[in-house]
Amino acid sequence: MDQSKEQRILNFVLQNAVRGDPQSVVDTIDKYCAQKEWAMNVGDEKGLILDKILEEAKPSTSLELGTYCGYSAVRMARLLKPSARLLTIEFNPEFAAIAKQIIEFAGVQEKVKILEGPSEEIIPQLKKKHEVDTLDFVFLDHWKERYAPDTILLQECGLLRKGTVILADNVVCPGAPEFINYIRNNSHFECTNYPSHLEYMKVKDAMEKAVFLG
Ligand SMILES: O=c1[nH]cnc2c(O)c(F)c(-c3ccc(F)cc3)c(-c3ccc(F)cc3)c12
Ligand SMILES: [Mg+2]
Repeated sequence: MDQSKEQRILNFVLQNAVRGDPQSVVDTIDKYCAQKEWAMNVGDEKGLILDKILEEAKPSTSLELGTYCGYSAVRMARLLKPSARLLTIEFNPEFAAIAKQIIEFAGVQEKVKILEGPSEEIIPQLKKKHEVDTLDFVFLDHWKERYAPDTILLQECGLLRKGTVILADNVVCPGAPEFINYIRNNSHFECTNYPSHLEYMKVKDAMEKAVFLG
């Protein structure tokens, strides 16, 4: 059976990155996706925005929606303090299996836990099943139609606290209009837009930061 693009990305990492070196894994995926096959990793340009906002937040407990191959999970984990944890939710089992191997190859598996399944089912389990109190940082990078409902669900589940930072990818391309309308018209969020470009392309994109005010 033909290999999937995600399996080709994994193989390229296994053959070209340095085991235990998260930066080399990030750089190797960017090299493959810039030169060989486009893939929906947040990429290096938007990745630098993610890095800066994550470093400012210094989160102990982070949640990512949309693991894909694990690029942003590795990118974030490389900046987290040793005791910090990242939970990442992936709906697609094939993607989750690839991400697990990339996260382990990068050596950040102690900080990262992949939760397989639909975000709307897993988010309500975070407190009791995954011992989460509240979230310090949330990275939205899954289905754009889920950004707004999952942000509301996080609030309903008592997972946001005063100062929780939510960062959303792709708010221009492909766009998340319902999410943008929701958070920009909601007095409980303080929003900032970060213009950028679609990963590995010259197409305009942006990220949106929404700080929960409690
Ligand atoms: O779905 C996504 N999740 C997370 N990040 C994404 C991302 O960073 C992207 F750049 C795209 C994208 C944007 C433009 C394009 F032309 C193709 C794909 C998608 C996406 C959008 C619609 C789909 F039908 C499939 C994939 C995603
Ligand atoms: Mg994205």
